Amino acid sequence: MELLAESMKGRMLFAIPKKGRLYTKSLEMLEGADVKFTRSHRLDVCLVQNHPIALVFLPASDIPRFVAHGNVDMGITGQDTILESNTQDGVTELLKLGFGGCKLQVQVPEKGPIQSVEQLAGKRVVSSYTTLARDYFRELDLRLGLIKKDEKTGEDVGQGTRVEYVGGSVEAACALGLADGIVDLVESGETMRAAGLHAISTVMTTEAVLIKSTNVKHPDLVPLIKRIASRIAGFVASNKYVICQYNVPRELLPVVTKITPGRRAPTISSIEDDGWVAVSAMVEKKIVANVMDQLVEAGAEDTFIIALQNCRVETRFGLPDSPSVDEPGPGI
Ligand SMILES: Nc1ncnc2c1ncn2[C@@H]1O[C@H](COP(=O)(O)OP(=O)(O)OP(=O)(O)O)[C@@H](O)[C@H]1O
Ligand SMILES: O=P(O)(O)OC[C@H]1O[C@H](OP(=O)(O)OP(=O)(O)O)[C@H](O)[C@@H]1O
Repeated sequence: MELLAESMKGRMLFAIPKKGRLYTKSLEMLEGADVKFTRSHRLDVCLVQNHPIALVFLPASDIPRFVAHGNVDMGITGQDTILESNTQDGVTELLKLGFGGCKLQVQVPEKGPIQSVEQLAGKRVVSSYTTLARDYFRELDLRLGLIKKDEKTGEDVGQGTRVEYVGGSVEAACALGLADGIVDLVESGETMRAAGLHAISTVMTTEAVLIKSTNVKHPDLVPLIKRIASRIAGFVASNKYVICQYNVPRELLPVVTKITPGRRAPTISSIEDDGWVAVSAMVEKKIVANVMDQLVEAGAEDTFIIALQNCRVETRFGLPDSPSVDEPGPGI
């Protein structure tokens, strides 16, 4: 144990979900960022071979607390776990990672008497996300006048919604008579439908994010944190974007560059054909088929798509002048 603590000294600590839905994608991300390591069986800490980093494998829901207190410097987790653990102040969100997307939703039996959150207010709700569920229903209870804030004590008075914790299989709670409604995560909706439930409201949408501690204990680690974040941002962007390249008559440039504005601006190159130019621009993968249709209609020719192996884009480091990868910024 002492030997392990000694070998971790001076290294940047990076928390990775140890299992579950975020685990495999997190490992892919590390590979994309060329973070090399070998994880020994049952050991939750491992040293990175090509950077002064130690990976710490933790439950996704515990990661925000470790990061917020500065026990680890960086981490990957779901946005829901940050709000649920009330650690927003100690955690800086650097980057959305494009996986682990789902919704935290209020659900009730499809064929039951309760069909709106207003009808559910004041009754029994169970969830694994009691902080978020209590905040949601407190606001609703206040709005509906079920509870009031006592001016003198600052305490809530009245009978509000009772939100209780269950650790798993939340969807079974209504059928078992434990609750009138639940607050649970929904991804495909299969679990919800199989339990005869349907969603009547969304508390939040969430996805996996790269986070850093607002209280990084060793300022000399900041450049390494930035470098790793930049590499991961590059990997995320290279999965999200492709390069769209085409030839077009020069006079059509004002039209086609509106279709492919790029991240910063498209690259325009001259070609050995009078009056024609070649254009290349980064385009989001999910809209690229539409973009190609529009380009052809507008008069572009020889359109093709190039996959990105890797790239470097800006990340948000809590600095006012650094856009996130979701905002328009430098790039082609
Ligand atoms: N369908 C889903 N169900 C639950 N979590 C999901 C889903 N899709 C994405 N997520 C994300 O994954 C996180 C949960 O990760 P994980 O499965 O490791 O949770 P855990 O509660 O730590 O593990 P476990 O429930 O197995 O003990 C959620 O907080 C959420 O951000
Ligand atoms: O919309 P879906 O794609 O069906 O996914 C949502 C379900 O997945 C999670 O449960 P998990 O499988 O982690 O099991 P748990 O009940 O033990 O938390 C979540 O709590 C939902 O029940």
